Amino acid sequence: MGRKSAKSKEKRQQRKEEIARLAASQALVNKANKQEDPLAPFFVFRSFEKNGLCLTLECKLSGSLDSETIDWILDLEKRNMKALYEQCDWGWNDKLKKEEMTDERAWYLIARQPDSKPVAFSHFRFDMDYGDEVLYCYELQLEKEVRRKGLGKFMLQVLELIGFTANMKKVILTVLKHNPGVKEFFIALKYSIDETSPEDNMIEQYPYEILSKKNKKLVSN
Ligand SMILES: CC(=O)SCCNC(=O)CCNC(=O)[C@H](O)C(C)(C)COP(=O)(O)OP(=O)(O)OC[C@H]1O[C@@H](n2cnc3c(N)ncnc32)[C@H](O)[C@@H]1OP(=O)(O)O
Repeated sequence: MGRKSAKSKEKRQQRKEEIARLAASQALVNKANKQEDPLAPFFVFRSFEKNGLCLTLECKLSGSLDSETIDWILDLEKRNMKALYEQCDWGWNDKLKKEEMTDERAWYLIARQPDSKPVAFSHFRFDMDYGDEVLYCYELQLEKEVRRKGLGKFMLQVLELIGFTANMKKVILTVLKHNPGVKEFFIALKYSIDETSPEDNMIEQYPYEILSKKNKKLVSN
């Protein structure tokens, strides 16, 4: 009897601690989402001048983007990803994709030319993922003519800066296994398979993998 009640006391205490941990994580996510402009403190990261590109970066919530920019984002996403989605059981659905990408929690990092024409974007969110506070990079999409010039690497590093400054535990993302060169890109940038990535087995094979990079400041947590 005595032992049993000591055990249940310990369990109650553990539950209490887990609830407190989740509340603290959620508070960090809420705080990150309340920012006006997560890129504001990083003035030098607002421009990218390299390999013939001269671009300005901005960071905004989906609700602050004009309709022309939203249309371009949806169009680039479709041009880059539709065929790949259709090659696996994800399929492509215009309406659902638009809903996801215009969700009020969707943040955008956008790179524009001096004439204001957008050439690259990342859709990301500060969110809870399996109980952890994360910066989830939903998309990193570049126009063909600006690829392999270091812009993707730069934008991902900006996302890391934004995420880790907001004390997110990791930057995490999903890649389709049949998207050529993309896993190589993330591996080159020191991403690795996340512990939540599903493993293929006899019954189920997954067309995607989850990759992540941990916040070094918090690795011991
Ligand atoms: C979470 C997601 O969004 S997954 C979907 C990713 N997006 C897409 O598939 C859309 C189409 N592709 C793109 O938009 C871009 O090609 C990206 C985002 C994948 C990469 O951005 P880029 O600017 O082209 O890459 P960047 O020039 O920064 O490359 C950095 C390094 O990554 C590696 N790398 C990049 N692309 C490739 C590739 N296709 N094959 C092999 N390695 C690559 C290289 O090591 C490269 O360094 P190097 O050029 O000095 O050799």
